Amino acid sequence: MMQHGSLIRIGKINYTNVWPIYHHFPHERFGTDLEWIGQVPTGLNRAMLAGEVDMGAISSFAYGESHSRYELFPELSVSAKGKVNSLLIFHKKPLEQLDGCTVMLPTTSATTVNLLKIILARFVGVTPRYVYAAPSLDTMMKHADAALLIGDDAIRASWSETPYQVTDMGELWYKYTEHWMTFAVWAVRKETIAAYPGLVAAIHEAFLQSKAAGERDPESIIRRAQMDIGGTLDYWRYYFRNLSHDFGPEQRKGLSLYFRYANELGLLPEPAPLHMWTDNSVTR
Ligand SMILES: C=C(O[C@@H]1C=C(C(=O)O)C=C[C@H]1O)C(=O)O
Repeated sequence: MMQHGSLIRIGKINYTNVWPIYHHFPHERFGTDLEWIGQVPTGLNRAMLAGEVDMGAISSFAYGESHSRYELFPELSVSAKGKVNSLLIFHKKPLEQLDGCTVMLPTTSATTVNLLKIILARFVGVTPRYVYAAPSLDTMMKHADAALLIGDDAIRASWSETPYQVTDMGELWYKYTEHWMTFAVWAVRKETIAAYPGLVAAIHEAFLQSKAAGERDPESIIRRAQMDIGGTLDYWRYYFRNLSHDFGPEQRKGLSLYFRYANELGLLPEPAPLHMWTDNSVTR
């Protein structure tokens, strides 16, 4: 529910991968104007589409499905060039042998499940049977030859002893395309931009400052991740170092290629263009 007095509801993905952008957000600057809604990516994708959330991080695939409703904040994303460490497929046999096999997909993900479909169809050349399930590795693997996990579920599973082969989805995309991949974008509903142009610009600025503060002082985020999720400080240093939260020309090129492949495979109705938000708050 909208809190009394809040003007804009901002989605926050419930995974550590977004902390470097949210951790140092200057909440005090906005008083009661903002409300924060934490959910897994598919929850936020749905809430943004329904107008229950006004802006924030969503799966880049969800942007691709509904791009005409949104604009994208420049310089904010969850991206990687190669290994991500939190987008992992666990498999009982080599990916090349998954033709006709059951592959479990987590109900939390939109970008990475479609990335897996693209990679297996286009580059590996196999057609498995896909089944969606809650993100629990043991349960998923009872009924399948492979299971995909994302976010903190993937991180926790990667720390446990399993008999499976583990492949990183960011690394696979890089291997076949040599491009960046952007998993989450910062989208704003067009109605929100029209209604509160100045506040939207102030929030964009605040996110950029928060991200810059996180780059200057990554250790407070690293300590917090260790306290909340576990693992070692070195693990989290390595994890955050491999992620990029930029959304410049290189990341956009990689995402556009993903949208093109998704369209060619029939997963998206068109290769979604990237509508970038620019600050017109003075003239709007
Ligand atoms: C890097 C990650 O990127 C994510 C993957 C998403 C998806 O597959 O839809 C959405 C948002 C991000 O949380 C991760 O989950 O670890």
